[in-house]
Amino acid sequence: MSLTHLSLGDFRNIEAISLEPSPDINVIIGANGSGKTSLLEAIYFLSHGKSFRTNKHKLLIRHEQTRCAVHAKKQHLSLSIPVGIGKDTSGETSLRIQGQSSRKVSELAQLIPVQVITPESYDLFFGGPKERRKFMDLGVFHVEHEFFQEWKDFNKVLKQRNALLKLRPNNYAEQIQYWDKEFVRLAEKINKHREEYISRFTAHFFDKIVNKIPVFSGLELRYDEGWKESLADALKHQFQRDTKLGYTSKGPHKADFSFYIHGHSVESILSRGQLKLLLYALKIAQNSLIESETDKQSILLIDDLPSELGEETMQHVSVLLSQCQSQLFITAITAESISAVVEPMKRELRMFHVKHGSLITK
Ligand SMILES: Nc1ncnc2c1ncn2[C@@H]1O[C@H](COP(=O)(O)OP(=O)(O)OP(=O)(O)O)[C@@H](O)[C@H]1O
Repeated sequence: MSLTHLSLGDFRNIEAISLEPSPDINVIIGANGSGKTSLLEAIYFLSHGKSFRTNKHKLLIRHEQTRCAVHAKKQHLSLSIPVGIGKDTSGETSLRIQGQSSRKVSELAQLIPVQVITPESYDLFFGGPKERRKFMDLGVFHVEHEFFQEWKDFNKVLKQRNALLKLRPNNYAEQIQYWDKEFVRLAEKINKHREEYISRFTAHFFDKIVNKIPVFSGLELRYDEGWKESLADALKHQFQRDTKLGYTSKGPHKADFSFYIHGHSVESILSRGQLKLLLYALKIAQNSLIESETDKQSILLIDDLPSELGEETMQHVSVLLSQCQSQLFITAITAESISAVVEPMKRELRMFHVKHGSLITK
């Protein structure tokens, strides 16, 4: 159910490496700039078709090369499925799943649920709704099969509506009225999937995770669908304003999912370390929910785990990580710095040392 083989070619500073990861815990050790994050980035790229740290695909390709590639074998039930993704300097992506070429990154994404936590994740996640929406949609994507198509169709309609609001051709108001029926139909479907998912996620999160961490007592999750009244009415009421803005201000593209403790937003109550712990808790809960609702084993990438985590937070992170069966890839500069997290977990551990983009034996 995990990645049993991984190879990278001309990816960032990595010319060519191959490794056989553990289905449990993989620790990647190396000095600053050695290529640890690049290795995690390659696994993320395999599942998402893009990086978690840049939108510029050329940066993923090793300097002076024309193409980067990542190949892996994914164990799925009793099958070992070879998968691969490559990108060239023109931005062309090539995908292979079980020897067949594919055009859809979503097929790879379906097969390999990958989440990442980096030192930047906290600010992104608690700094605005975009990352939270992405988080929620990743979960829905993996457990609700129709969601992805509906989400894609909705985004086409949204783009069309926004173009009309921006360009205001003759009769744009009537055209918008025409699109609004489809907008509302798809929005309601998306919202239904999200609501159902959030409700199951909340139950799972509190049951399996929150009660293990006393600092989270009184925690509450609130889902905001992205509009208040009926959506058709909201679109009508916002029409003048949306025309001025040149975009649609209500709808599922504005949905959010936020956290409160005794009625106060967590950002105003919890310390930075506690917010980090909350993010770990959420990602781990999401992975374990995907694992319990599907036959997939998820992957959690953790970049620079010890960065700014105190001793107590590390212990909590260790307890939380023991709650999921995810295949873990964790980077750190030294093995000692993460022993407090990985040792108590009692799962198989493989350690990989990276130096100047190559694996070295210690
Ligand atoms: N496209 C590229 N081609 C070649 N080298 C690159 C490319 N992009 C980045 N690099 C180099 O790759 C190296 C590896 O970066 P990476 O972020 O993976 O290091 P790291 O081990 O995670 O370091 P840190 O501990 O500082 O986060 C860096 O020295 C960087 O300058």
